[in-house]
Amino acid sequence: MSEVETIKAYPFLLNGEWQNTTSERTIEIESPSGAETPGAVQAMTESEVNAAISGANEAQKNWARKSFDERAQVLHSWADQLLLMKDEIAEAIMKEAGKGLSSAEKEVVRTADFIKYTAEEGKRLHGELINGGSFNAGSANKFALVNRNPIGVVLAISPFNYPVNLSAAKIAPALIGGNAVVFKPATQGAISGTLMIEALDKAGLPSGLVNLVTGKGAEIGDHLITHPLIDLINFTGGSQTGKSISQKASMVPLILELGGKDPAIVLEDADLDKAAADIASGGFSYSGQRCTAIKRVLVQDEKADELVAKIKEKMNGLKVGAPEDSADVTPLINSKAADYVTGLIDDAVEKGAEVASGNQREGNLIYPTLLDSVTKDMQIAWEEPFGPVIPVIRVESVDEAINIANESEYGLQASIFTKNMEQAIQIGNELEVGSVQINGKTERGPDHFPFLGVKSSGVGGQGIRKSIESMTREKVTVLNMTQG
Ligand SMILES: O=C[C@H](O)COP(=O)(O)O
Repeated sequence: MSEVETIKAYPFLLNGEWQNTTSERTIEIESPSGAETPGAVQAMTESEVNAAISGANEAQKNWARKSFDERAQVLHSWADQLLLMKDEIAEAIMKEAGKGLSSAEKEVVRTADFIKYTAEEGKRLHGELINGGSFNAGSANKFALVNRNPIGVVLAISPFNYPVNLSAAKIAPALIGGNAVVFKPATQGAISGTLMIEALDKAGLPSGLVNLVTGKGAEIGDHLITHPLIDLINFTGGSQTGKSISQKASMVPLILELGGKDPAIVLEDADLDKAAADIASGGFSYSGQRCTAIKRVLVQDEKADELVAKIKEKMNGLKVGAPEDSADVTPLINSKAADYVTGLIDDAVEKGAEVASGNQREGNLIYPTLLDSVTKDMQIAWEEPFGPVIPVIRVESVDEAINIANESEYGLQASIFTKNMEQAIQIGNELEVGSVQINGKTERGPDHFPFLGVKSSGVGGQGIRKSIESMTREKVTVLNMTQG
């Protein structure tokens, strides 16, 4: 038997059947650590993709007629199945995304919680009745019944960094809202994605309601996003890909969760221990491969030396190494990503940044790196590394911090560290971001909070309730009473 034949190739779920592609082509998943491949997935053909979309379109009609309670039962059962498969799924996340094992396990548990909350939140969804007579020229005999209806087939495209959680964060709200889903996981994330769909299948998923599409985005991506039976696209990934989707997809509602350059703004009265701890964990956990990672520090000059010293101290507590050892900082997803981060560090150092800590590399593993005295002419001041490097930019005033924060093309989240709540709220109001964290690191959760980005960070809103609302649409039925 040749080496290729021993690699496990995972099938895809198409209209209730687990299948291999007729193309006979598979894609071997890379290991970020350079270990042996965790397996392969099918490179589906365009006609298989078409069958996935039209099957979902068919299945949706029946699902839309189900009560919220019936849909919720499937979701609850899915969450239970995921927990039963926790070890297997966490191992897949660890191997293909390079995530520390304990974080991978937490991702599965967080996902089960997410799905259960979504099931219950769906049951609480309700419409409203509007009396026409409340408008000056309206009639008291006219009423609008406003209900929320499914949109149809949702195309869910998820990223490598949370291959289970960010997939379920699209699929579960879409399903409770009465939609069908065509799910395209990131290639490095497709095994975890396949296993979570196996759990959903075991939970009693109606045939075709969620179809799994695997393959290279470069080969089938455009076909998926321009298919006429796709009614909504929900994508998480890089801003460039998000922009390209928004240009190609015509007249289809979009939810895009994209990149970020979240600043931690540290004022002179801040609790520096707390700020340093949050910056170290917010910037370096999972090697900074999170859209919400802290990606720059804007600190008032007077406190910069002290803050940098404290961040360095906190960095000593980070575990650097193998995903199997549940390290915080593990090898980046691939060598291209690691080269990009190295390039940003080199550019900053060449232009005069000081390496306060780190700047060491072994394969795709980049040690947590803190760059001090970063200036606006350096790429790292503006670009999103998606890796374990934090630039510290020293500022003279609060206004300068706000200006630099807003000069970014991104607008996901921002942290403000200060004891002055009133000033924090004022600064928060000035920041062009979706969420402001006062005295806390930037992060998406808890998952029922609204989550959105502005500018290049995204379009539309998510967070459990918001996601259900974003993937349903209002339907207005007007009652014209003949008897007043
Ligand atoms: O990568 C983007 C994720 O939505 C970030 O989620 P997180 O803040 O829970 O790590």
